[in-house]
Amino acid sequence: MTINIKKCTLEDLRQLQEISYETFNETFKHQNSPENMNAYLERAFNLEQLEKELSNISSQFFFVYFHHEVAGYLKLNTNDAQSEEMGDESLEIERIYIKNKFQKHGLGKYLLNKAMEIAMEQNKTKIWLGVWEKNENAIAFYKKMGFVQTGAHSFYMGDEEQLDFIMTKIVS
Ligand SMILES: CC(=O)SCCNC(=O)CCNC(=O)[C@H](O)C(C)(C)COP(=O)(O)OP(=O)(O)OC[C@H]1O[C@@H](n2cnc3c(N)ncnc32)[C@H](O)[C@@H]1OP(=O)(O)O
Repeated sequence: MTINIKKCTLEDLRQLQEISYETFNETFKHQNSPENMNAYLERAFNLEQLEKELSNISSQFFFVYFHHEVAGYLKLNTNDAQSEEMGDESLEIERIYIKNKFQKHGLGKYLLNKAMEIAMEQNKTKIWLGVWEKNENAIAFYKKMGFVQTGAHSFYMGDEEQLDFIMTKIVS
C-alpha cells in the first residue's frame, strides 16, 4: 500500500476546489436539500475563498495520495485561523475528507496522525474539531482515534442552523 502526503500551495487551488466539492457533496447530499448544499458549496469553496485560506500562514492544507491518486485532504488551523477562539495552544482540524472509494483504508488515520505530529512540533497541547451531530461515521472514527466531546457550536448549512459537536484530544 503506497500512501503519500503533500502540503498544498496556491498551485493546487483548482484541484483543492475539485476535491472539496466532491467529498463534501458525497458526504452530505443525502441528508441536506440541494438548495442548502449549493449555497454552502458556493460560499465555502469558491476560488477566491480557497485562495485566501491557502494564503493564510496559520492554515495548512495537505493532499493524501493512494497509489499516486489524490484520495483526500486535510485542513489545519492555528492561532486566529481557528473557527473558534481556542487559544494559541490549540490546533484545529477543520477538514479531513477522504473520497468514498478510498475510505476504510487507513487514510483518515494517516491524516490524523499527521495533524498530531504537527501539533507536537508546534508545542500545542490540544487538538480539536467540529463535527455535525448527524455525521455518525465521522463521530465514530474520531472516538476510535481518542477524541472526546467537549462542547458544541452551531453552524449554517445554507439557511439551516445545524449543531456541531466539538471533540478534543490532548496532544501526547
Ligand atoms: C472536522 C471534519 O472534517 S468533520 C467531517 C469528517 N469527514 C467526513 O465526514 C467525510 C467523509 N468521511 C471520511 O472522509 C472518512 O470516512 C473519515 C475521515 C471519517 C475516516 O477516514 P477513513 O480513511 O475511512 O478511516 P480509517 O480507515 O483511517 O480508520 C481508522 C480507524 O478508525 C476506524 N473507523 C473508521 N470509520 C469508523 C466508523 N464509522 N466506526 C467505527 N470505527 C471506524 C477504523 O476501523 C480504523 O480502526 P483501526 O485503527 O483499529 O484499524
